[in-house]
Amino acid sequence: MQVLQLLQQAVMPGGLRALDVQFARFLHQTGQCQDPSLLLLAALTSFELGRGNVCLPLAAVPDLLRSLAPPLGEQLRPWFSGTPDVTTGGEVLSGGERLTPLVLDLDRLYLQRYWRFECDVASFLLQRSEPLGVDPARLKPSLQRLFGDAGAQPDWQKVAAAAVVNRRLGVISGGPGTGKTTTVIKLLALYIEQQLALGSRPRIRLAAPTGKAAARMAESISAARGGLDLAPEIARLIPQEASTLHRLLGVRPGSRGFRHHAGNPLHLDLLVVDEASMVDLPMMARLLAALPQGARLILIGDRDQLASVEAGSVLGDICSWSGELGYGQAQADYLAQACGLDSAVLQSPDAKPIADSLAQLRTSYRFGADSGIGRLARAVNLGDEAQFQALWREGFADIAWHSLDSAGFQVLIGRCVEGYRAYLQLLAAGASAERVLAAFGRFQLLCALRNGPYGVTGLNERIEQALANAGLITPQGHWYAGRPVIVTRNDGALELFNGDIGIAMPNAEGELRVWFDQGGTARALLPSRMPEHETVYAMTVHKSQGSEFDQTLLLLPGEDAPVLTRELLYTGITRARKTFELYAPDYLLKRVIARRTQRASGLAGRLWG
Ligand SMILES: Nc1ncnc2c1ncn2[C@@H]1O[C@H](COP(=O)(O)OP(=O)(O)OP(=O)(O)O)[C@@H](O)[C@H]1O
Repeated sequence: MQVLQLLQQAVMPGGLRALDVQFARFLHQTGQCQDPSLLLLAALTSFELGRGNVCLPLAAVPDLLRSLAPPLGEQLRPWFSGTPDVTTGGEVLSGGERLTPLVLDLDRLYLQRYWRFECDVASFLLQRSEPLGVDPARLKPSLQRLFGDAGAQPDWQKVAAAAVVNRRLGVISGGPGTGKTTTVIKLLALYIEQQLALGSRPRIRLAAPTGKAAARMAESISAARGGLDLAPEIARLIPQEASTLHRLLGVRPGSRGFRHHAGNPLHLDLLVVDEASMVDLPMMARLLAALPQGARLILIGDRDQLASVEAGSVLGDICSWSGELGYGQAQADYLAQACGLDSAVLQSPDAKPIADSLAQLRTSYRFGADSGIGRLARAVNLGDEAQFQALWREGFADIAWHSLDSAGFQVLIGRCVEGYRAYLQLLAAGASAERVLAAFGRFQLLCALRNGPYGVTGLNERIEQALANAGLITPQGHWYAGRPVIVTRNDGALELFNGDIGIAMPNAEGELRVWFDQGGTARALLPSRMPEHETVYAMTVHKSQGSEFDQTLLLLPGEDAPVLTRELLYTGITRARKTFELYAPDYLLKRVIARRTQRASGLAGRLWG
């Protein structure tokens, strides 16, 4: 069939994937579909999924074809005949009422599984956003004790806690240092207090998408708990540990399924998930399915960060209000009473029911007005390119921008040698693996791209060479003392997950092992047992989500690329705790700040429509 031949020719880097065409070919060969226009749409839906889009909006097809493997995309154009007819879709296409590989929902085409994930996630979230009937007058003194009294100005942390404690679903979004952890710990205290008063001892679990994010969550929760004067019976019920979502759900080695699912739910009453922007649609669907009836879920994250690596932008879709978040009349009245505020400042006339489960933290306590990092992040978020450019000239000590000429590139390599010197010197001096790992975690070069001289692979080679020239490492063969690696594929059996970072170091017998931090203790693994991994002197911004580094360097490539978006720049900047250095060509920044990530999905419409 000619359409299949053309699709096959469009398989190339930047074009279709072999998998996309294979899907269309399968539908054809198994006799399920002889309609060339449907085969074309099947391949394109699969292609879009590979790019993180949950569905294929039919209106986007002409543009997609135009951009696809020129001139082949244009040659495929005559086979696109608009919205397919579900009544003649046979075994391949339906409106979801039958089990077919493709589902058409309004003007969006889905692979069946993803349509189901999206519907399940939407209905779960809408069901759990019903109010639980907490009495605001009884809540008020507890809120006052935990949050104090800010006066007439809304304390958004207090509002968030009051909003979420009255629902089975709570979503708290805020930028870096806006007090998400601080709020959650107080919220947990409120919740435990309520449950103890009812004679129940709630089971609470904390989780995050990656090992690194889980470790950071546990650390910040215990730091925040230490700063609060909580009754011992309340403090005892707040967990000290956080697990990865994979570990929580129970990975079954060799299987994509989990031990916990709708038929075998998790044993918990409340789950807090941090870094929720990293959770993709399939994972969110599996997580929600595994929650027991009646359990509460609190999602925490930053809606402005990059979307998940895999398909979907679940947190972004849930938090897709525009401007400032406002509540419906009843929720605004409840919050006003509980927090001692005027309900008019909380209310929005056209608020949707889902808004009542959401909270937005607006003040950064980490980055004050004197912080270049905080101001940069804000300018990027607002898409304010003029402000972004002006900030570099205002003399902030914590930010620096280097143009990406050859001198700038040399400065970058030199900075990396200096930055990584600390952990390598500790290693050479025989410091413990824990200390070496902690020192490595303070400095990180981030790249936007994977390949090419300005991508992770090129930079890893350059930095390795420069560190060797400086006598800090002796890279003999694949493994050498000091080689930092990042795990790139989950390995449930080894309990190592995508994003976990290890460093090769000798053990007491002088044999090289790869050491990972697990809850403050280093654990060693034979290099030969390592799951898929790569060197990590340079890391992609995507992989850096859920981590923060005292000193963060971000390199954007010399040439523009579609992945260079506002969200990528914002995520890179907000990984920095103390200093941020940008290495990027001047001309690129305007485009990057203007370019928003757009992920096709119907979730926002289902929640907010
Ligand atoms: N209401 C507040 N008043 C003063 N300081 C606060 C307040 N809330 C949080 N902080 C402080 O701000 C810092 C950041 O708070 P927290 O860790 O809770 O924020 P976060 O949003 O969880 O940060 P991250 O971006 O690391 O996830 C902490 O030092 C915390 O003690």
